[in-house]
Amino acid sequence: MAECLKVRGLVAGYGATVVLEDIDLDIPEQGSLAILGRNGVGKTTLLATIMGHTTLHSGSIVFDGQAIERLPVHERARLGIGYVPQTRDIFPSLTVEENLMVAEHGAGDWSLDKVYEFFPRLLERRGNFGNQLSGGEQQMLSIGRALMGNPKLLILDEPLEGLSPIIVDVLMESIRRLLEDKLTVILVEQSARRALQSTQEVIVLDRGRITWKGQSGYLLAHPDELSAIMLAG
Ligand SMILES: Nc1ncnc2c1ncn2[C@@H]1O[C@H](COP(=O)(O)OP(=O)(O)OP(=O)(O)O)[C@@H](O)[C@H]1O
Repeated sequence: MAECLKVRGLVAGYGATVVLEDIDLDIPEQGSLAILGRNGVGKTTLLATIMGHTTLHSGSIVFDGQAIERLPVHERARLGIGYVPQTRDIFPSLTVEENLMVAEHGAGDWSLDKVYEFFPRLLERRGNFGNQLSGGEQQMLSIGRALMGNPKLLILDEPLEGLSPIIVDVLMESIRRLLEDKLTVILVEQSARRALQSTQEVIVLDRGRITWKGQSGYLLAHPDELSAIMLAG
């Protein structure tokens, strides 16, 4: 299987502050990676660095065969990286449909109709403004906007945070369907169990470094080892 993302020797942070050190990653096309770790260990910073939102001190990021570490954010998006940040990237004063349409780019299967088919709730709410949506609907819209860019790689930063249990189940099912699709996915999720159940591979971060990497299924089957890894550091 061809490689979707290859990261080598990544050192990154905010200005002169280094948060991530010596990060190596390999994600094959159509692969899926969970990033686990306690609060503040650098999970969001790693996602933001792949997207180009932080300060890169050294290292390389190859996406779909192309070095992207010096490219601006919009170029990375144009090449096929979809980013759903923790803050939910939607325009509050645009309608659901306008939010989706302004995010349309790239060639591929995803269109307004396909997003509505994928999230029927968004079709029902198509005329509502971003700020009139529930938290779950905002998250669907944020993911829908990323899908309108026809990404090859979809990066999801805690997509279930702060949502009610019923919406969590609906969204988790949607994320599973995306994982079964042609997409490559990186998922940061607070519930280790949920993250491991829906991905193939996992890395654990602690204080900006990778402290464990391997198969998600292995950690799921060895909960004692998972607890020990998560508590170490
Ligand atoms: N914009 C910023 N400027 C400076 N430092 C930051 C910034 N954002 C995060 N940090 C710092 O970087 C470190 C890693 O934070 P990050 O948000 O990546 O962790 P995280 O693992 O995603 O945490 P959480 O699970 O709480 O979201 C923390 O020490 C944090 O204070």
